[in-house]
Amino acid sequence: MSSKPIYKRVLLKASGEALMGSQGFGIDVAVADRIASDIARARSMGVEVGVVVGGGNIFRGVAVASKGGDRVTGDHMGMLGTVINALALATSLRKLDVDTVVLSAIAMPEICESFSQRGALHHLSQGRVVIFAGGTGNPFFTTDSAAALRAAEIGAEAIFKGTQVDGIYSADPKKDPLATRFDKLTHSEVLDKGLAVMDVAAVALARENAIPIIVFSIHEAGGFCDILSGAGRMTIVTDH
Ligand SMILES: Nc1ncnc2c1ncn2[C@@H]1O[C@H](COP(=O)(O)OP(=O)(O)OP(=O)(O)O)[C@@H](O)[C@H]1O
Ligand SMILES: O=c1ccn([C@@H]2O[C@H](COP(=O)(O)O)[C@@H](O)[C@H]2O)c(=O)[nH]1
Repeated sequence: MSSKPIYKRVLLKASGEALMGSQGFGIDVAVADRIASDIARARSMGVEVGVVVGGGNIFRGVAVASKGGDRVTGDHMGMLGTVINALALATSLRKLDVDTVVLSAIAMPEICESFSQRGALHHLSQGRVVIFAGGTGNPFFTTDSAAALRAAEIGAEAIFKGTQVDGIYSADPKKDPLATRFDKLTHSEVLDKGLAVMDVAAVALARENAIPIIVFSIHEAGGFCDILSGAGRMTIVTDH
């Protein structure tokens, strides 16, 4: 049993890339199940959880643009990829009997509900996990920006960016073995130092709305709940 949470409502940004596990593409169900079990534990601690899933395991619009294709079409493909991931994570959560709803920024009523702030707040208040699919619904954005946007819309106390690394470093730790990890930063420091763990628009939106960002490893089982209780390995970004 985890100790008492210090948050009541949070937005988890779950890395799409992490979902592919060691496969190199697509969804490793075991990884989706493990992330779902951490979310289920957070719910059993009484924390309300909104989730934005990335799409890096399926498609990124820049991949089309870099080969001379149309960026907007590429971004549409990327957003559709996030819907696939959202459905996979919802399936894993429902296997654990966690009441879960998928709300998409792009209308596809045969598959899932469309996003509205009112609907999201209603489902959260009913104790459901709400998975926000389709990013922001607009090209030229990312799911990090969608996470900051949805966090502001649902009044989340923090954005938990669960990613491939365990915090924010002085440089990309996957490329620079000498990079050092920060425990704490301000939004302005992340932007001024050009720390590329999250895109600029997302950090700026979080700063504007004074929403802390917590960067942690999504691969660490139980890591999400440890941080919800005020422990665990992470970098926290605040406005002071
Ligand atoms: N200064 C930095 N500190 C930490 N990570 C950094 C830094 N600069 C770049 N990165 C890289 O940023 C990555 C996270 O970026 P990104 O959001 O694209 O990945 P993701 O969380 O897997 O997202 P997606 O959901 O799009 O698949 C990390 O895995 C890390 O390699
Ligand atoms: O608001 C959004 C969110 C995402 N996209 C496109 O989807 C892919 C996948 O998202 P990641 O954040 O990279 O995981 C992204 O690269 C964009 O192509 C979008 O257009 N708008």
